[in-house]
Amino acid sequence: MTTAKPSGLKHFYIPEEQSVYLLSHADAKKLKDWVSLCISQLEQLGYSNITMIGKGAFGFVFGGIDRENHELVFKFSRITLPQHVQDRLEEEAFMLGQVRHTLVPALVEFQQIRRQAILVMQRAKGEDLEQVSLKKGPLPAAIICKIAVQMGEILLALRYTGDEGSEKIIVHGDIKPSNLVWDEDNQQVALIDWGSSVHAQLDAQGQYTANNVMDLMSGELQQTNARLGDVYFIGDDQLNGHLSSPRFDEQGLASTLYALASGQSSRFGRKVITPLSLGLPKMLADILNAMLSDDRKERELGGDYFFKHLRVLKNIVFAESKNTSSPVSPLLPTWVANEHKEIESVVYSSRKSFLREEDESISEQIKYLNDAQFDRYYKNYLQGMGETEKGFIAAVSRLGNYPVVGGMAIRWEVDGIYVDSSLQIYDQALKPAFDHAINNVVTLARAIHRKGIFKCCLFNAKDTLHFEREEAHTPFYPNDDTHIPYDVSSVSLPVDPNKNIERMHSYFEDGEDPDELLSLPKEIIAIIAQLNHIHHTGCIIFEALPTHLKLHNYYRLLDHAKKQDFEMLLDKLVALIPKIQGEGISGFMKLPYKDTRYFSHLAEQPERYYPRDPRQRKTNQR
Ligand SMILES: Nc1ncnc2c1ncn2[C@@H]1O[C@H](COP(=O)(O)OP(=O)(O)OP(=O)(O)O)[C@@H](O)[C@H]1O
Repeated sequence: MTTAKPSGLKHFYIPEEQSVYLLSHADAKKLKDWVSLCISQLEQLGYSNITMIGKGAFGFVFGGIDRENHELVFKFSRITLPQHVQDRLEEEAFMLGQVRHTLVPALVEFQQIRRQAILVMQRAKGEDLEQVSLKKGPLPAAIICKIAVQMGEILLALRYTGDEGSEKIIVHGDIKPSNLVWDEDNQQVALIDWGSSVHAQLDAQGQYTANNVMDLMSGELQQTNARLGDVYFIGDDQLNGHLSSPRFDEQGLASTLYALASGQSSRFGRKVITPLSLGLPKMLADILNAMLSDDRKERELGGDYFFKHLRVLKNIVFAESKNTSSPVSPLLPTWVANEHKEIESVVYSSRKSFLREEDESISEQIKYLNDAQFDRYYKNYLQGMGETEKGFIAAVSRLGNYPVVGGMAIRWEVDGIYVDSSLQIYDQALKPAFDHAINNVVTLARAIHRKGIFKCCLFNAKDTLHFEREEAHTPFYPNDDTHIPYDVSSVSLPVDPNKNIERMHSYFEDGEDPDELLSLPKEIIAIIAQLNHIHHTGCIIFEALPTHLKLHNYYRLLDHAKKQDFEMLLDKLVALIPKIQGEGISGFMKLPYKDTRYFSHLAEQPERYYPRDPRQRKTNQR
């Protein structure tokens, strides 16, 4: 895990999560060795069929079976983390041990083998809802309603203090789509990941919980015992370090349902793509709208109303229970590649600083987050941004979860936004969900009023070239057989420079990126200027770290007659690598022909509800 502090933040283009293909050779090997060690430890303990099923900021999660064929999950914390962070796995086991609910996979045991701790629990059937959402886009209203009701029942159970009031209220603290596992066959949700769970200090009415009277007397209730949850989903109370209460989970649930219904990976877009615009039944839409309100009273009333009306929500009639989301008309074109290729996309985006507001008071909140969260927040430059701007950045990050290469440039003007794009997806089945994800980017961009350009490129991390050096002040040397790869378009598209030049994008059209820090040697810039004259599309990003240089790239040659020149220039770029000095990032992107799409500004999506009588909808559709 890296730890970036604001002062140490040097790189502008930073991928959301480090793909193993972007790690240095040594780090990738360490990771692989560690994963094999975990697997062999589990086999020695008598488990079999072990596979890695997930990884979080703090560790890895494996699935396997025991001797009686029970499906289990094993959670390991990274041994490289400080002891107090590793200890949290034991605390997670302790909290999970206190939860008994059919929709919560139970604790099996907590084991400690030398320094390595392992949490063993039951395995929930299905796939986590972030993955489901990425595959399907916004989930149908019927599914959202089911998840809402089942989660409501779990949260009610967590608040129950027993007949004698002797049990403690439990706060999960990190409710988000990736912590909900969805069993499609049985239409059932399971709540996992109790790593942020605590005993509530306050009850839902804001009264000190009975078990905390002693703490109250000792003055310990001045400070929150809350753990961080995911900043993309937690509500204001948890983010601001209030005393822990079941209200935290209401907020997390509202954000989660909102994100799943809108096909987003955060709660930040709520002011633009409002809960009232998602085609949900009016009652659920109103509840979510209230629960996501900025006004605390309204939020709490919304939460109370939700729990009181679980039965009503359960009985809403939907035309089809397993229906898929409505088809979407894409706002930007995306091509489906003919060949199937396993690619691991990474989004790098630039010029984000103009999306930040002057007011930095929000940085106070950030101190409360731990390093991993902090890292992600800062890397995305979210601190100091308005809510919709954050939603926009989160929507762009979501694109990197699809097998896509290409790029997008959005220009904000007074009258609206102008978008150029070139996007190619390698899996036809994912196209509808990707179209939704792109539409969300455009919709959020339309609601932002700024002047500036934002660019992002998506490339295949498997094509990134890596160069290493012993010390920061010595040059990077490429091997003789290093070449920058490129594709060739299916048909040659030569350009008539007299006719088409104004329709071509240039690497240099938007001037220097004010946020980039690596200044490239003039010889490299000269080669990029020569490449600029050859008709092609793509991006090249130099990411220089103290002992590691990454050359991210994506190239597609359009003018086949220039193949030789193109290859020669790419080879020259590689040959000039030893001239690179300093650290930081510098990147260039060139889109193919200009086919700019214009969208007027639009502050908020119109209201749209699921019809009261679903048969009506069917008739309308005919
Ligand atoms: N009991 C379980 N049953 C099925 N899948 C599970 C279970 N526990 C974890 N997983 C899978 O492993 C992934 C990571 O698990 P978990 O969220 O507990 O780890 P984490 O390190 O706390 O992650 P994060 O930092 O994202 O919160 C989950 O998203 C889910 O896909």
